[in-house]
Amino acid sequence: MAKKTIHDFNQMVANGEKIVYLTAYDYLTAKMQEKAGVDMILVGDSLGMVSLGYDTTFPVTMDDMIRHCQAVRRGAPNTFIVGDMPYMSYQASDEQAIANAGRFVKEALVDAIKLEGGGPMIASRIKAIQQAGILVMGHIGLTPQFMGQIGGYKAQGRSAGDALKLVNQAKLVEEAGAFSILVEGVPSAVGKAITERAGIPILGIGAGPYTHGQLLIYADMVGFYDNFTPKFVKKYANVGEILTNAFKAYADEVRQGQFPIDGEHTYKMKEEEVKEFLTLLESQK
Ligand SMILES: Nc1nc(=O)c2c([nH]1)NC[C@@H]1CN(c3ccc(C(=O)N[C@@H](CCC(=O)O)C(=O)O)cc3)CN21
Ligand SMILES: CC(C)C(=O)C(=O)O
Ligand SMILES: [Mg+2]
Repeated sequence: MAKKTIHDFNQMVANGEKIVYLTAYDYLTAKMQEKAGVDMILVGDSLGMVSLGYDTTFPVTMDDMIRHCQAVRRGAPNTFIVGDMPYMSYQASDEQAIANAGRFVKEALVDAIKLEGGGPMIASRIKAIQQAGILVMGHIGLTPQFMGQIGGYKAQGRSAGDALKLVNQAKLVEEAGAFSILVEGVPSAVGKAITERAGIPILGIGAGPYTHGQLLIYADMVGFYDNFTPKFVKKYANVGEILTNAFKAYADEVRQGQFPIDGEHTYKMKEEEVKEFLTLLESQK
C-alpha cells in the first residue's frame, strides 16, 4: 500500500474513519507494524524509557532520536513516520527548533515532527518549523517534558477551568500551523470537545474514544514494558511473558546439554574431510 499523506488523513477524518497510530523504536517492530497496516508510526522520545531504560524522557538526545528514526524508516518504508523532538531540542529558540526539525527530515526521512506544549512560545516554534516546510504535530495535555511543573505523569484537564485551557491550547496550536494534534491523558469530555472544535485531525492517547485516531505505546499494548502501565492501556498480548519463557527454556536446554542437537543445529563436514582432519591432527603431534 502507498504511504499515506496529510490528504489521506484529512479524508479519513471526513469519512469518519479512525486513524491508527502506534509508537515504534526499531527496525523489526516497525516492519511488523507496517505489515499490520498501521496508518502512522511515532518514534516517541518515550524511547528513553521503553528502549533505553531511563526513568523519564529528559536524557534522550537528538542523536538517539535520529538513529532510531532511521531504523524505523528502514522497517516501514511505506508508512507515515512522525519523529518526536526530544527535550531541549526546540525550547531555546525558533532557529534551534528549525535546525533540529530539519535533521529529522534530512537524516532520517521522517514525514513529520512532533513537539510538546500549547503556549505562545510553542506556537512560535510550530509556525517557524511549518514555514520551513516541515509538517508539525502538536502535543497537549499530559506532556512528559513538563513533568516537573505537572508534578508527575498525571491526567490533565480534570477541572472545568483546566479543560477549557486545553481547548484553547488546541486552537492556538492549530492556528500556529500544526497539521494534527496529539492529545494525551485527559478525560473523554475534553478529548471530545477538542475534536469537535478542530479543523485538523486530533489523535488521542488516554483521551477517550471520540478523537479522530488512537495512539498507544506499542510496548505497553503487547505487555512488553512492565515498569508501569497507564490506565488507558489495553493489553493485546503478553510478549514479555512469551520472551521470558523462551529465554528460560533456552537456559534450561543449554545447561542440560539439550541444545544444540548435533546434526540439527550444526554445520556438517564431509566424511573424507573429517578423516583427513583427524590424520592431520595425528601427524601434528
Ligand atoms: N511505557 C510508557 N507508556 C506511556 O504511555 C508513556 C511512557 N511510557 N512514557 C512517556 C509518557 C508518560 N506517560 C504516562 C506515564 C504514567 C501514567 C500513569 O501511570 N498514570 C496513572 C496515574 C494518573 C494520574 O495520577 O492522574 C494511571 O493510572 O493512569 C500515565 C501516562 C505516557 N507516556
Ligand atoms: C507518549 C507519547 C504521546 C509520546 O510522546 C512518546 O511516545 O514519546
Ligand atoms: Mg514524547
